[in-house]
Amino acid sequence: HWGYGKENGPSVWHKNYPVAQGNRQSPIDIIPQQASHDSSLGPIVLNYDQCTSINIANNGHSVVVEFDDSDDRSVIRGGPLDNPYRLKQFHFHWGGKGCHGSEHTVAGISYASELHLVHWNAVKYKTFGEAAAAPDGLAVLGIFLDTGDDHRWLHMITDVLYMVKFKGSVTDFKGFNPKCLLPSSLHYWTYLGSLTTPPLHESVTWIVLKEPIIVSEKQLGKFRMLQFTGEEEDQRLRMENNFRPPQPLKGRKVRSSN
Ligand SMILES: NS(=O)(=O)c1ccc(O)c(NC(=O)NCCc2ccccn2)c1
Ligand SMILES: [Zn+2]
Repeated sequence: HWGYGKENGPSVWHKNYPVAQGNRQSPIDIIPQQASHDSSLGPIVLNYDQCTSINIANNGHSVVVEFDDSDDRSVIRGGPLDNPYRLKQFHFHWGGKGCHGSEHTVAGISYASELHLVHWNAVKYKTFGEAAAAPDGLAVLGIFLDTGDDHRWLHMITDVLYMVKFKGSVTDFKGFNPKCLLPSSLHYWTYLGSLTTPPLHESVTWIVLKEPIIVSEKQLGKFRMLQFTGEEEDQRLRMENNFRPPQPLKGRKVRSSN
């Protein structure tokens, strides 16, 4: 099964998922000076006030908070998007002790971690799975995490990580609004890309915020106590460095909001 190790990591994913060598793979290295300012790009709008978080789970690749996406109660719209896209889940990618773990990089610089808020086009597609395989099916909002002081709200997540230490564990996680994880500015870069994990479907309109949020080393360290492996497995693999490195741009244009 795919993972982030030597034998099953990003460098061999193409064997089972040939699209890994496709023309719109993610993540990428974003070079700000080469991004084109597009005045037709409006602001992104996040309507999360009626969002309904359900649970938090360890899926063996990351820690994921799932939302009720049975209606349009929490959506992202505007910016490069032609429709509202429904919030389905968010999850993180991070590094090991002291080394960085973001997926997108900015002029070659990686951040400590990256948060992905995953949305799907329920106007055009009936299910997430169907949308995840369509070229305009998903919109993922990427937010960089940099280290510094404690993030005043991230503790709501890091305080429960011990309950989902092992792959396959899940616990209730109600009443969490991810709006508290946004930076002050919603200025962004946007480009057409893919899922950054298998099946690597080329179905994502990426919206990457320019401003990182600040979290503490201590808070990040709690992500690293998670395990890739299940409780019953005798191998204990610490969940860290669960990021795919930047992929070839293949002539794609990165646009910048103002
Ligand atoms: N890292 S990412 O690009 O934001 C991202 C977003 C949503 C996702 O579903 C995934 N990948 C993921 O969940 N892969 C395993 C399950 C899956 C997802 C989609 C279609 C079929 N199977 C990655
Ligand atoms: Zn992700």
